[in-house]
Amino acid sequence: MQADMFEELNLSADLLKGLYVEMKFERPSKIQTISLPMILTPPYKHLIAQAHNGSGKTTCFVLGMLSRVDPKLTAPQALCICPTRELVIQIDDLCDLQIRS
Ligand SMILES: Nc1ncnc2c1ncn2[C@@H]1O[C@H](COP(=O)(O)OP(=O)(O)OP(=O)(O)O)[C@@H](O)[C@H]1O
Repeated sequence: MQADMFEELNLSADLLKGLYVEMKFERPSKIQTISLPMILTPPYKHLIAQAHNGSGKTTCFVLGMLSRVDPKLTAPQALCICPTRELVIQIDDLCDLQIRS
């Protein structure tokens, strides 16, 4: 299964708004087209994905995390483990942008 439009992914209205309004994305990149349906559709499985630098991988796992958390709960609900502080900051910035809406 592939998703050529973000609307095909059953994302919440807030996450879609984040993609279109805050991120200004128009459609999924190639790695997103292939991996997002696997990440977002039950039964959830472990996934290892590989693609070029800057191809949109971070958005894949950030959307996976954000789509599974309840924004009304204030307790930690997802854990993202990164090898460097710079990567943590980059991913945190993307999460901030994505949830701004
Ligand atoms: N669907 C999309 N449409 C337009 N721009 C996008 C899309 N997905 C990601 N981008 C943009 O492309 C750039 C690279 O995205 P991202 O950081 O997710 O890639 P990456 O594969 O994780 O990169 P790296 O390998 O360097 O960590 C960012 O500026 C991001 O906002």
